[in-house]
Amino acid sequence: MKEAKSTGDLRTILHYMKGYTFYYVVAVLSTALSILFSRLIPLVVKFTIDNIISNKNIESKFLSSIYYEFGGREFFLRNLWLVGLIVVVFAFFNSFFSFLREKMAGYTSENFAKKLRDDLYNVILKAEYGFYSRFQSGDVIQRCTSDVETIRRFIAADAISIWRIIFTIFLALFVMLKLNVKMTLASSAMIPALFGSSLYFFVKVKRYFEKVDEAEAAVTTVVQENITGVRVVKAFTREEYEVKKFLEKNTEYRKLDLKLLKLFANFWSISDFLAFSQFVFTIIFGTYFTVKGEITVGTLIVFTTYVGMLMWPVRELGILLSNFGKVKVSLKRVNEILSEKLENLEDGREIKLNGDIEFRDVWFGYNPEHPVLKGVSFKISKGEKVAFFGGTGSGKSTVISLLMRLYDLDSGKILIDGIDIREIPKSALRKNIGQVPQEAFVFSKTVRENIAITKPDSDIEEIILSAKLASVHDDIVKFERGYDTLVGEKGITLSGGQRQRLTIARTLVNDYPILIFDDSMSAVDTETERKILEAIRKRSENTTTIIVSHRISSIKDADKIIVFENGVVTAIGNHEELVNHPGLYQRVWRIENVLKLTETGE
Ligand SMILES: Nc1ncnc2c1ncn2[C@@H]1O[C@H](COP(=O)(O)OP(=O)(O)OP(=O)(O)O)[C@@H](O)[C@H]1O
Repeated sequence: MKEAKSTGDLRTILHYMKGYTFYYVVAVLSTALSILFSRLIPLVVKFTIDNIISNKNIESKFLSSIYYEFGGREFFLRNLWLVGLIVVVFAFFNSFFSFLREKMAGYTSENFAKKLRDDLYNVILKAEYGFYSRFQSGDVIQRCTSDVETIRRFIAADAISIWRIIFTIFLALFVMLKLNVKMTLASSAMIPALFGSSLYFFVKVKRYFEKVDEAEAAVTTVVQENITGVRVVKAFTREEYEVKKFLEKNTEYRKLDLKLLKLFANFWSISDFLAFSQFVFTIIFGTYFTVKGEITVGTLIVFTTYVGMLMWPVRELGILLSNFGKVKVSLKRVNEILSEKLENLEDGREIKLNGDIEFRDVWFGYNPEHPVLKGVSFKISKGEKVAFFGGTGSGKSTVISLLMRLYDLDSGKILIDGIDIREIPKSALRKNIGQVPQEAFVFSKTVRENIAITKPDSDIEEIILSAKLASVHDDIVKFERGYDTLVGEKGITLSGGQRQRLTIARTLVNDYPILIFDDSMSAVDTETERKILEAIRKRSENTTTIIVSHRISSIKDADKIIVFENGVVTAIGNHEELVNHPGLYQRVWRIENVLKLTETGE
């Protein structure tokens, strides 16, 4: 079995960033440079106040040589605009590198998301059949959209922010420690408390976020259910009940949202207080040290500016660390899909089958401990018209799924033309079986395209012929645009019977040696059903046809009827034989007859 790329949590990010790491490194370096330029500005202000205006000695030899090269204090006092220009240049570089950071991080993250979505879609289409019953479609869609978006945002914004914060803190601490150790301690005294409170808060609030998400989903579900099931709501006059149900869910949602807002209000006020206290601390100590002559006015300005610059990143770090939990959950959900086994369609050999089918003592269970088929055996010869009859859940559709190798059987053998189907490549096998499934699904395409799906190169004559065989042609020509009418979600709504007949036409347009109608005429009246089956019988004498149905009237003309009860074949014979043989078929036949007599009043 082929396996989709299954990577551990964070390794998934690295895996999908391959080919774009260079751009991401540029984004991280740009972050560092933009921080550097923005943090240089307060140092220029300090230099102007301390060294140009107050004429203090320049400690750095390098700076001193440049300063005197230009003409020293006299020159700069006359040309103070130069200082302004330097600030503008630094501000420009800060903005430029910020721009580069956003562009590169955005480029990397968008390409990452595209690659990831492509792979997810590949798994969704090619996974083994069991995948589709294990995962709900809404959940899969959410994993491919919101979860991918959560990870993308983490790469584009949060991960970059973590770098930004680390650079900011290190650079600020480095400069501050170089200027004055005591002042640095006084200016960062509150930082651990601020960081701790932010982390505590965001870890705590995460639980509420989850609750609010669930409450929001509950509101959406009620709306979605009512839009989809509006006919049922109106038919049973359940409007008031549904409105009440919505009110309850909506009130719960508001309650939790308000609680969340209150928690945020608490957090911002406490952290504002801590941040402000840190600021006051810095001013008080700074003024004291300035008066004592331990630091200069310029240094005081640097400290007050840097403290302001440090406060927000420290608070943000708490948010980012708690967000990281969300990203890990999304990664896990995405990885669950990526690690699904892909169905191996085996080689692409073209094989034309005849249509002799044999089941030999077949056992199968979706869960092996609870077998659904318990020793099923039967034979169908090429060209035979066979019916599967049985109550709901007796295993008829499962037999068809096994025949198409959607699942592998647990024991026994299935043979087509005497060949074990495990030896026939899946793609070749399925190209020989035309199945009309229970659910008549139409795509958002034209009638013509919908029919031609099984044979894209079919011409309009073939399409019309199969539509006639499926007794849907007369309906189609009544549509305003005939075969070019758009159907499905974006087009006109077809009735249940029209949809079923359209899917029958779709299967008939291709010349399959084996045809299966899995309860696919339930919305078609008995007369039309008989017409369709007769037309198919006439068209292809050599086609093996299997009809699954609950209605005896639909299958009584079959060459052979196979009766299923609780996963076991309990009788095989034609209609005459079975009505004369005590058992399920005879009982149902009698009930149908009684009902018919009651209806006609005889
Ligand atoms: N994908 C699945 N996973 C687990 N159990 C399943 C799955 N599909 C069917 N079953 C179970 O297997 C049993 C046989 O189902 P199957 O669909 O084959 O019956 P059926 O005779 O075709 O019924 P119906 O006429 O109602 O379509 C049932 O008990 C059903 O609940």
